[in-house]
Amino acid sequence: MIAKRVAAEKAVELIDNGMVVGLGSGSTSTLAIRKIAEYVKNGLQITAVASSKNSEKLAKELGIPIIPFSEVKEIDITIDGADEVDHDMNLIKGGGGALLREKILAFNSKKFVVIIDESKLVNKLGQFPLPVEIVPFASELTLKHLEALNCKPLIRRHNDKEWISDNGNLIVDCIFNVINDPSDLNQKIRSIPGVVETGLFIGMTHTLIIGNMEGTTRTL
Ligand SMILES: O=C(CO)[C@H](O)[C@H](O)COP(=O)(O)O
Repeated sequence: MIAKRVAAEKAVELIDNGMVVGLGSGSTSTLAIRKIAEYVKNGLQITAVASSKNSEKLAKELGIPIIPFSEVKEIDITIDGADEVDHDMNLIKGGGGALLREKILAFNSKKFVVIIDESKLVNKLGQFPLPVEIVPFASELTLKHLEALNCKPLIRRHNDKEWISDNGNLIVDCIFNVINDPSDLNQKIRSIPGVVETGLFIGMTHTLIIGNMEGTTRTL
């Protein structure tokens, strides 16, 4: 936890007065949200937009001013975690199922800052099952096309039911083991009708902050 915390706190130092801030999702982002709330209590003036209902609820409870997506023109900085990061700072995200909103935030941000502990660094993406958001309609056919890309696709379940995203969709966790060409795979998956978005974030990371167990950080 200390590795995630120091990475989160280092990222929050990049926030200035007047900024529109994108809030990520997951345990590392939660630590960032808690730190942002401390700054807000001490006078930092920002508005924020959240990438999940959970993050929005937490931010509101902690007193961070939240605006809806409809009021967002541009985001100055988004701070978010990741499940895997390769040497080119490409990511697998969506372990928490918030990949679509997270990608919209990242795409619309002047600066996309990724915060991780060093266990998330990998030589090649794919050990972590790739989350893919799909519409529930004709999910069997969409799964068949995902399987044809050499993965084992599993619809995410919770409490014996299909898990539903904040957008009313299903999440499929695709076990690839190794992804040799993340950009090509991203395009192939996105071309399947029924797929809404993938958890592959290619060339989107501006800054990567890596925390370690000694309580120090490295910024790339
Ligand atoms: O993409 C995400 C949620 O959709 C998270 O950022 C990712 O799963 C990392 O989570 P954590 O910080 O808990 O390790």
